[in-house]
Amino acid sequence: MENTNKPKALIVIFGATGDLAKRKLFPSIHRLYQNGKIGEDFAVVGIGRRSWSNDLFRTNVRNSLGDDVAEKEIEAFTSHFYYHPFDVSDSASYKNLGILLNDLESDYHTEGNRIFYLAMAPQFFGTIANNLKKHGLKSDTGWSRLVIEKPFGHDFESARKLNEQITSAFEENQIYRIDHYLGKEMVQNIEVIRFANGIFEHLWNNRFISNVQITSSEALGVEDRANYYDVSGATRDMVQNHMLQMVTLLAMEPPINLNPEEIRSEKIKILRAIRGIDEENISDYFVRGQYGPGKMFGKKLRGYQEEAEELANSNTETFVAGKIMIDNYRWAGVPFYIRTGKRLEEKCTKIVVEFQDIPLNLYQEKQSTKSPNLLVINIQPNEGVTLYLNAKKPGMGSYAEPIKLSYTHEAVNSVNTPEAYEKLLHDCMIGDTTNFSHWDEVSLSWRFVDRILKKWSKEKPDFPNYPAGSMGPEEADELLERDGFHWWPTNNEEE
Ligand SMILES: NC(=O)C1=CN([C@@H]2O[C@H](COP(=O)(O)OP(=O)(O)OC[C@H]3O[C@@H](n4cnc5c(N)ncnc54)[C@H](OP(=O)(O)O)[C@@H]3O)[C@@H](O)[C@H]2O)C=CC1
Ligand SMILES: O=C1O[C@H](COP(=O)(O)O)[C@@H](O)[C@H](O)[C@H]1O
Repeated sequence: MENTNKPKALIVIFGATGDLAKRKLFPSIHRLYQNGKIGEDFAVVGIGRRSWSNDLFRTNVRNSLGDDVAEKEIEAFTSHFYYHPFDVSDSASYKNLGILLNDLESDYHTEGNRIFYLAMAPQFFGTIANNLKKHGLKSDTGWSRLVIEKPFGHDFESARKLNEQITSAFEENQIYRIDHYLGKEMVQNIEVIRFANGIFEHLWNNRFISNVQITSSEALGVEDRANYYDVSGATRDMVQNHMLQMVTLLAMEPPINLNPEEIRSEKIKILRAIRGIDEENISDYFVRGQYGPGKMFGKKLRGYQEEAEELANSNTETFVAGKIMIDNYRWAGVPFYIRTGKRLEEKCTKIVVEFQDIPLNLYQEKQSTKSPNLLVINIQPNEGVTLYLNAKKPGMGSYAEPIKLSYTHEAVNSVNTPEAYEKLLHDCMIGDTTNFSHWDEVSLSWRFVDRILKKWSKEKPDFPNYPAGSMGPEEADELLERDGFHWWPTNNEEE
């Protein structure tokens, strides 16, 4: 990692007229600027086919920032933005881009540092990477980094080919594969909660933990991403990347230090230890669903198949729940349950670590329901940690009741949690690869989900099987009930 003091760089965004640039990238760069994480020594070059001028590009950047930014500051900020239209599959056009970058480099004193951010459909990744190398756009004087958006491939084989193309132009340590969950404050906090607290780390194993539950539910439906989502589905969209990344952070051994290589190496060991599921046993471990019509907050909602013309008769899963077993010394026998889906009851990402009950619970009979100790890590929308304990019910008699010890970031005035993309962009600028996915992680994750997807592709599902606004199909509940567990509620109000 290099000097972290106000990094200097040219940021070239391929796909700068698109949704991701507008919703995430421009606001993140702005927050870095506003918070003094970057100074004046940067410029952004936007690329798309639309014939926009610099002025129109700057107006779009400005519109992406919301209303509460001072006019003078906006002007100073947007003056760092330049638009350069061309079709990225036209190899000859890269020469002019190179000339522009050289000019801006000397105007903005960026010391030859270049970030190429590929915010475009994956079929362009290989072409762009190769052209950047072929036309000498990788820097001779500073560093060059390639940031790649998800999805990284459609299955293991396509991901392998894509990786081959990219690595023929960039070294692995120059490639930053984004998984924006790794930029979330509370996902990064998993390591700290585990490794900075004796009371958890000593109990963090199969002798004391009965199961772990990771839920990432979304209230939104497919929105205007039908074309992408219908070929992806929830397994590729969320499980292969975000959900498995959270599993590895929860399950990995303590690294010998906090260097990216050491952390990554521990995460990879977990991915290697995840039990591969035989085709005939898939339904014992994974279930899928697709939402039908339903209701949320009293409002009627359409089913997935009615949300867009091209979705009629779709067999794509909008919900997945699964049981992941990690066959190593620490976790043998402990299920890690995951579930994620669209059009669920509410937007919520939460991890629940359920501890085993004590050998003889003197208060069990006096409590109406079983109340194991739970450690809840609230990733979003609330950010914080809640520990559920049992304590004496105030008053006469000797009854236990569950109580909770809660910490929320929102309650602490000074906390201004940076957006995931803001953190990841800054990490990329300072050369910190910790929160990006290495090819070994991507490939092992694909190998795991490929088996499930292969089996599902051979069977016609009985879709839709859950109403919009519910928490998914019954099969997801049965998955846990078979093991004597149940999903802990995700109710945001509760925490
Ligand atoms: N949007 C999101 O919330 C998220 C997106 N992603 C990923 O980010 C990437 C971009 O997504 P998103 O912004 O939504 O996509 P959009 O469809 O909104 O944008 C696509 C961009 O690519 C440009 N483009 C397309 N073809 C060409 C071409 N031949 N030459 C030059 N530019 C081209 C378009 O510019 P023009 O039309 O001007 O040519 C546009 O700027 C995808 O990989 C997506 O999976 C990942 C997570 C979330
Ligand atoms: O990567 C993706 O993530 C979002 C959910 O992200 P979050 O930060 O809002 O939890 C999901 O909506 C999208 O389908 C997927 O591509």
